[in-house]
Amino acid sequence: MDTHTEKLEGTPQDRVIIFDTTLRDGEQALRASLSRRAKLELAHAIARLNVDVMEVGFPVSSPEDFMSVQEIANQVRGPRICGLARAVENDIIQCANALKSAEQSRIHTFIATSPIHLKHKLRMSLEQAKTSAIGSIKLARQYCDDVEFSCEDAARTPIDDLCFMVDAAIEAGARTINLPDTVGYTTPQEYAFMIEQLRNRVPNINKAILSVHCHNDLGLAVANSMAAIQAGARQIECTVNGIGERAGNCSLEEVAMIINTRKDLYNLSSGIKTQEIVRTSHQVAQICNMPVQANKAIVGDNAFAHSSGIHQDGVLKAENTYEIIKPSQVGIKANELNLTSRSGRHVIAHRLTTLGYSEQEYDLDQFYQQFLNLADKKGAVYDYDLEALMYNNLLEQADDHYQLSFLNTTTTTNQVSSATVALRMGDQSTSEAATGNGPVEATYKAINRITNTPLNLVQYQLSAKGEGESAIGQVDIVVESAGQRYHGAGLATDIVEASAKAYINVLNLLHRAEQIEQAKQQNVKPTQTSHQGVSHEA
Ligand SMILES: CC(=O)SCCNC(=O)CCNC(=O)[C@H](O)C(C)(C)COP(=O)(O)OP(=O)(O)OC[C@H]1O[C@@H](n2cnc3c(N)ncnc32)[C@H](O)[C@@H]1OP(=O)(O)O
Ligand SMILES: CC(C)C(=O)C(=O)O
Ligand SMILES: [Mg+2]
Repeated sequence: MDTHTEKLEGTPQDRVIIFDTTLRDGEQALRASLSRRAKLELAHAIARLNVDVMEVGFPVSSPEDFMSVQEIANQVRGPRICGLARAVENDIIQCANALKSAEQSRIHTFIATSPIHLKHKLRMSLEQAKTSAIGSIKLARQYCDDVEFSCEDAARTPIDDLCFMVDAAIEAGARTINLPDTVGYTTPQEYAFMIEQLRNRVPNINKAILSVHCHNDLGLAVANSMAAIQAGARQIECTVNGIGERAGNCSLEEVAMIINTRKDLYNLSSGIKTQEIVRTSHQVAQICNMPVQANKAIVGDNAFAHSSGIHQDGVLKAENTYEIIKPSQVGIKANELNLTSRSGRHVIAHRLTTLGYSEQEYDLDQFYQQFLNLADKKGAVYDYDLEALMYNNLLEQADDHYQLSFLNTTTTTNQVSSATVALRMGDQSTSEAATGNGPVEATYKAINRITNTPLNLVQYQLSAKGEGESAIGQVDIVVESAGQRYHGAGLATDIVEASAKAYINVLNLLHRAEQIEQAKQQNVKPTQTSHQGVSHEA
């Protein structure tokens, strides 16, 4: 007996064996099978998770899969390396050959036992299936000490037939008996009952470890696996991200974190290095071209994100109000607090603090209203948006003389653009319309008509603050007036509005400069007229 089998046989009752089948059941469900190199890369990643057993292929299925299993057996250390084989002589010999150089290996052989599979697929009786199973297990044992046998479609097999097969398989030398819910048909209660029945009715049942292998057709793969474990099974077959035939297999990360998080309930442990979970999940998703849904438990992008104000406030006060797992436990640095119009003041203040703004520097209620306006427009608000809002507040002061109250532009291909602008100037509001070569020129002309202060535009620069379509537009302009150059900036989700704001920013600078000048003339006789000291001078 080799050491690993001893380890499994001596497994304390509270230890669950994690059997990963990402590279066999998971891989067989991909649109495109994996190359040898890809399989090897993933095998190393899955080994880092510290799974107990790793089923890495079906060696008889193709020369490439044979070589993949061979290479993994040769190079990957840690977990026991397993290959799958039908209850067919050549399958088992090929499997044994591929596994030859593994430090620890397992041959997994199977045959279906349910009436549907026996009648329609195998076209044999249960007795014939038993004979095949016994022959295959015995043959496999000639090559390998550790043999697993699966009653395919066990969950749809009458319990008497299952007891009959399991007893024979253990007698033939199978060390692990797997009872797959091949089509994801069973329910937790029913599956637990099946395990209990086998434990109570099969005389030699204690000579084998009972294993479960659940598919997710009804979304119950994880629940069924855990119910079976509570009923006495001690191996869970699962895949990273739950990939696998049809709706997939039981998800490794979910069972690992259930075992880890609910020790109080199950009193079990696994050897999984949970900190490797997210990294491995990303590798599997990428290499298998199988993206993970955002709300997938444990590894989805949203699994550690909090989006609503009440939750964000709670998490900021004490993480365990809304978090049952610490992000660091699965290899994520920190949780995420998404900013949307469902966020509240607490999270905004917290984010601004992390961005370096002290609470004395802004009025939270006022800033929150600006945030909500932006969030309603953009959907998602990012740190750079908050910084832009802060900058905008620097550009737009409540006592600004000129304030944009309305802007409408129309643009049609090969035609002049038009703009209608309304400005509030102190207590008055005036609107004007103009046309131009583009919406910005039309807007600037309309503003000029209102203010009667045409400015000489020297530079115009548009840049995006943020990423993608939802970035905020920032317009920076330099204008010349009375021999001086002024820099104005404007930010808005609409770039024409940002252009208007930049222009109005300069008008307000000029207005302020004039006011300072007038005040100086009334109080102190200035020695010379200058716009020096206006902070936005370019
Ligand atoms: C539930 C599961 O996930 S089982 C694993 C499924 N994975 C795979 O099938 C991937 C690898 N498979 C393959 O590469 C191929 O199907 C092979 C190499 C196994 C077989 O290919 P082929 O010989 O061309 O047969 P094909 O796949 O068309 O049909 C399967 C045959 O295996 C038989 N068979 C199915 N399961 C078993 C079994 N456990 N033991 C013995 N025979 C079996 C079927 O009855 C059928 O036999 P038939 O040709 O006498 O009707
Ligand atoms: C080969 C067996 C274990 C299987 O994948 C299944 O029954 O789902
Ligand atoms: Mg399966």
